[in-house]
Amino acid sequence: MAAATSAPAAVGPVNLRKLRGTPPDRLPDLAAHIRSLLIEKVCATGGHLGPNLGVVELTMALHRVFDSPRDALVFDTGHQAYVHKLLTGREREFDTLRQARGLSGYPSRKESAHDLVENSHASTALSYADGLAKARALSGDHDRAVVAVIGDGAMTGGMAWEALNNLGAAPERPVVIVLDDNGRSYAPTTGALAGHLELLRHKDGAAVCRNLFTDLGFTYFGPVDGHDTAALEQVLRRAKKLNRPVVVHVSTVKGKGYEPAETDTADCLHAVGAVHPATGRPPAAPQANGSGASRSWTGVFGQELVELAAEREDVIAVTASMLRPTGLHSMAREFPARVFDVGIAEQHAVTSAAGLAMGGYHPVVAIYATFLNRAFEQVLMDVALHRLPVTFVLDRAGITGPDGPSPHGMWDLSQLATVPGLRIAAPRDAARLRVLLREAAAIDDGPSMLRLPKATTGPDIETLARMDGIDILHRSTSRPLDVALVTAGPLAKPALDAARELEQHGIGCTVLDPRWVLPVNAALPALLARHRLVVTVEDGVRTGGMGSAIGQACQDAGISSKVINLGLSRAFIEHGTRAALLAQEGLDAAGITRTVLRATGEHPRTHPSPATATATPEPTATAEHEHEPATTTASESERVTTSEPTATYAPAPTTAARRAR
Ligand SMILES: Cc1ncc(C[n+]2csc(CCOP(=O)(O)OP(=O)(O)O)c2C)c(N)n1
Ligand SMILES: CC(=O)[C@@H](O)[C@H](O)COP(=O)(O)O
Ligand SMILES: [Mg+2]
Repeated sequence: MAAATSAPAAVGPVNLRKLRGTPPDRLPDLAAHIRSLLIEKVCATGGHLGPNLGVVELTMALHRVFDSPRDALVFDTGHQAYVHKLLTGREREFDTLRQARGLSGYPSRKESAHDLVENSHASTALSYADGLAKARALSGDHDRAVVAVIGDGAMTGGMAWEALNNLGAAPERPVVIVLDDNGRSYAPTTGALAGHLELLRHKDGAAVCRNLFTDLGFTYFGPVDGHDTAALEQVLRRAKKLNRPVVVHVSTVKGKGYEPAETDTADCLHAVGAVHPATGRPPAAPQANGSGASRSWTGVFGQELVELAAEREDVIAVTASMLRPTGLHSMAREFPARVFDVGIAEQHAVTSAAGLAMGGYHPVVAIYATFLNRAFEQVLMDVALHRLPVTFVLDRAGITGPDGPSPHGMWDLSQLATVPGLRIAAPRDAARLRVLLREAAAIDDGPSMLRLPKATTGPDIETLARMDGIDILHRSTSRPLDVALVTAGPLAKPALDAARELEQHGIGCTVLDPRWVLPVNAALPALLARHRLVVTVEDGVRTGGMGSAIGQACQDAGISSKVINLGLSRAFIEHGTRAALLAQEGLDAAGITRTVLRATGEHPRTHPSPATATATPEPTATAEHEHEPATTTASESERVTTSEPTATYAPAPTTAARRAR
């Protein structure tokens, strides 16, 4: 195995015609060609390298046996769909993968009729397949197959089991489940199911082993070598013919054919930034400066948690299959018995943490903000209603960047603002993260939460003064106090830059960081009352989040200052860099400045001063994303959410069009 597989003789662009016209004995050559394309392209753009290298032969076989889009191919999670993209005519655009206005890193309904389901959230494919099979049965559409491809990791998710429960009990509805079993999620897949799959993978013909899938009503084929083109094709043809629910268990190697991925014990290069193809490593390690300013938020959290765990034996960590990505690997190294990886099972993670808290421990559940969406009910009922001391650490909160609408962690504040007794903090820098983690872990009468962005921490931002737990970061001394900027977490930095720019326009500003953003600090309205205009700035949907709550609090306190809420549009925001998307949403220094100048009737300077010029947006905003902040006075806060842009997606297809897909 070479470090980077070298391409065989050029075979021209890959597409379905070429794939289907290739004689079986030449398929391995085509697979090698696709693999080298993946390595070349994904090393340049970044993306899900390991998962896609593992499914080259499998995706080829699927497209030879099934007739997509007539037959429905649903990829669970969607991070392994690059080969599918290449084969369905997107090779030419592949250099634009995950770039603004380029190809999405996941299936995308806008891109191709072959992409039926788009999402980065795991364990949904079998439910889609169940519904598609029901629809086909109801419409008498019996000759179009339904195929779901699901990884062994995604199979640990509760939804997958809810779907199996339905699919296995309906022998009259054919569905082919392709279980892509590489034994790994990021790290090796954990739990009893992983143990069962391991047994099935290694059983020889004579070994006796009960089979969970046949017990549940499925016909089971496998395990089949997922890199043997002929064997794969044969088994898929048999599964297709059977016309009943079938599980095809395929054994694959994550990172197949690329040494840096196959030998990467952490996660087989599951998801990489731009890397050097010869090594699979970033071209140059980022230079840490003396203050540690270039450390990731995740890294700072992971390190502080180790220190906290060393001081407090009751601190336990819980991850839903994302040990390293959430920074918990550091604690797992020091205290392996106090870290639990529960699989891709966010709902279970939350309620299991509730049980740990009932048992006298203080669980820290580290989860990506977007994946907590599916465990809202568990946070509300199982933790908050019981006033249990669980600390949630939401990584990737806010705009995440290159992976498109579903990974953005932008719904947490709006949803979780409604949970009684939940206290939510947003650290603005590494120093505050350390302190707030400790404050959160000290809360023993209910849940607490911290939200961290997908970014590196900048230099720490000094506190000018602290009033009732609220940090004052800036107060204009030479100007009247016209405007209060209330910021959540890392948006303190652009707010400070904006305040300095506004002073150049004769507008005095106070910049406030409440640190604990929800519920609203009772002392905040009185501080804000001294200003004519209040602008709230948060990296979450502006409807119903911190800003809305502050507007409401001011209204309740009878304060007449005008309140403008800056936040993310209630839209599915496409991929791009975090900086560019924040700028597009009006959440950089220039955007904040613009909002204040508009509201105060001043005119923006033609050339921004150095303070606001530092975070210049990359691409220009599209019309659909043009940011129009919600404005209200504290006494008319019902208008806060009325001026939102609409989602940027095309209208939903008609019923007939949907059936035709
Ligand atoms: C609900 C949810 N939680 C967590 C994740 C993060 N995540 C992305 S891929 C992945 C591992 C998936 O493993 P598997 O399905 O076996 O696919 P593989 O990468 O091994 O091909 C995880 C945990 C997710 N996508 N969705
Ligand atoms: C498919 C999925 O959900 C993850 O692989 C995710 O894309 C990783 O995101 P980060 O790169 O931000 O860790
Ligand atoms: Mg896997």
